[in-house]
Amino acid sequence: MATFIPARVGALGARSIHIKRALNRLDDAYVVRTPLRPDGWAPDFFIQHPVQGWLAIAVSETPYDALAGGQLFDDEGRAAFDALLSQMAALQGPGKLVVLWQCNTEEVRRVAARMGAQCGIRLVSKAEFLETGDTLAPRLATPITEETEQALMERYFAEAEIAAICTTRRHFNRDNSATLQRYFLDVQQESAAKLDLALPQEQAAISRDVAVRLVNGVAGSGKTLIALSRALLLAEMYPAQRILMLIHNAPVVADIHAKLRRTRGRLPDNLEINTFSAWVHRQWRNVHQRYPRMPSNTRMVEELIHHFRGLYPDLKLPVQRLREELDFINESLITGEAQYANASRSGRGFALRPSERSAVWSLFGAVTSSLQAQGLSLWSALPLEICLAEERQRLEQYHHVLLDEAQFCAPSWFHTVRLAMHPGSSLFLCADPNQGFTKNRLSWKSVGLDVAGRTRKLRKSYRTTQANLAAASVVLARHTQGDPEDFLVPDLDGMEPGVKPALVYTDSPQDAVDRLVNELSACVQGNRFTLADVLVIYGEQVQKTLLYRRLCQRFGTGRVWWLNKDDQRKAPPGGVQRTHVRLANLDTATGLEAGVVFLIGVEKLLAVDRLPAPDREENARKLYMAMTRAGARLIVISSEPVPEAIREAFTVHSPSG
Ligand SMILES: Nc1ncnc2c1ncn2[C@@H]1O[C@H](COP(=O)(O)OP(=O)(O)OP(=O)(O)O)[C@@H](O)[C@H]1O
Repeated sequence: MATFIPARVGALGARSIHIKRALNRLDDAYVVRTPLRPDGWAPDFFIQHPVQGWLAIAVSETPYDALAGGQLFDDEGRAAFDALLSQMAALQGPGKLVVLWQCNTEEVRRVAARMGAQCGIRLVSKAEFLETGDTLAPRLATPITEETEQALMERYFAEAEIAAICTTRRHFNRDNSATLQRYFLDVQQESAAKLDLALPQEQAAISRDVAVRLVNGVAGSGKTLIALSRALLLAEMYPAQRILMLIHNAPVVADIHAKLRRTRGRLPDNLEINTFSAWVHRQWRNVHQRYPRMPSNTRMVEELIHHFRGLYPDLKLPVQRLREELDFINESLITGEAQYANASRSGRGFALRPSERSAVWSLFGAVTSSLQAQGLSLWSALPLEICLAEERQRLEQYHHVLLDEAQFCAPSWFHTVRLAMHPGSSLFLCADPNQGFTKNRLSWKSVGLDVAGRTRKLRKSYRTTQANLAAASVVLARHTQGDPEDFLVPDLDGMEPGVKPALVYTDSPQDAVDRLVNELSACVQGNRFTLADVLVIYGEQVQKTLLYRRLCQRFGTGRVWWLNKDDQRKAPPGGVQRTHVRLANLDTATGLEAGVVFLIGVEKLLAVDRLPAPDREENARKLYMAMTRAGARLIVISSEPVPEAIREAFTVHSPSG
């Protein structure tokens, strides 16, 4: 069956159903695409095939009377028809078909006979089109060059274009000819981005429910790009509506803002792209009409836990695990002991006996009360405190919300977002189950989202090479035991083969920093990569300030964008027009990408085999996420031996290089 982008064929009202029925019989390789925001005149829709080519189709409402003869030459209908024909005639490239919706087949034959074979436009009646559209289209479609196809896409489907600076794919383009490679969403991606763009008005009015769509895709399959393209499209199509795109990760939001400013100048006024935490902080202020106050760092919370845990000698868990469990209670919207006793903790990685749960609940109460006495809340409590507030009507409301990286969202986040949505609005989720599946292996259903039959899967990665993705997948497959249902097998077919990622050994963590700076220098000395193509991801086993200093010494302070540095969180030093090498903490690297990625200080992750079971899976997913940030090249630097199971996925380089 052909793919329809969007699902409804154009602005053709009820006729769309008939047309769709006729064209449904086309095989899978056909795409029926309707321009959504034509800048000026456009055919009603196009039919596109990789071999047969393109066919432009316009539907004319002019009745036969207006076309029948010279006596009605000045008739308005006739003038409209003539204008339509000359617009079609001016179209460069595709085959052309005009359907005379108001004429029968004999009438069309007469009009066509009078016109002669004018401008290569074929005329058919409604009846003929509905009966034979699926055989007519392949015959009339005309093969066109890549340039012509790109020109058609640019003119009629500009929203599907991807700016070259926004794609790591440009590194795979070895064609040095004068033609500039341009990039567009592929058919699956574009179709996902344009799902249910226009809720029928009547449905929106009666539905109090939110229409949910989920895109599940492997790393680099274009989920962020799809969400962004959809958000921009919605913002332009519905200027009076508010659109919100939320992303888990601050550096990704900063990166998107920087790229959009470079490619578009500014965001539409009705579109907000934000991190969940910044957004929830603002919504909390709206609801409570004051600023929330949180502990200044996790150490303060852990000290409190340490202080109170003495009351519960049976509780043997490390403090960090206990802190995560308190967050889990908040994020699961748990408000009573019985609820906690019965809550599913599957996927938490460690079990708790009933007596331990009871102790954790008491600990939760003690820590929360102590914080409250100081006017403080845990960060994880902000969404819960919004959900429980009576003044929820003060929440800013949205018509469309897009949640990227939804695999990292907690139930309380989904709930808060739902509270901020108008009735009948739309929620668009993007997730990669391989990178972690919601905070504790939740099903979408358990957070009130019915995605059955409303999910698209994307298995093709555009970001990276077969070699990188295969290596990352080996790491993941060996160390995770998650439900195979959750594992999305990537489709490596047609991907750039690439070279195996490099594993560089050094004698010490200090040497690792020096080696990284040297390798990075060498990498940007050829013409293939610039500093802007490089991302350095660091884990716990490296001195981050030393790393930053060395990078600044070698490349200049204004050329290093440390995405986690307080004064650089929103924008790079010197502004977005400059090129910078980016430096990001592993925990905030989700969603980031670059042509060349260096991983340093991740020895703990690489030793994933040696970790206890609860940590193994989490670390394997982190390593998978980090490895799949790379486009063309991935270089991992380690000052400790790496287990063989992981080493095999790399080309190993000795300390001397
Ligand atoms: N059709 C395409 N043509 C060219 N480049 C593409 C295409 N689709 C995606 N890309 C590029 O591939 C890279 C990955 O896209 P994106 O970040 O949207 O993927 P993702 O699924 O969100 O990845 P992740 O979940 O791993 O963060 C980006 O550089 C993007 O511009």
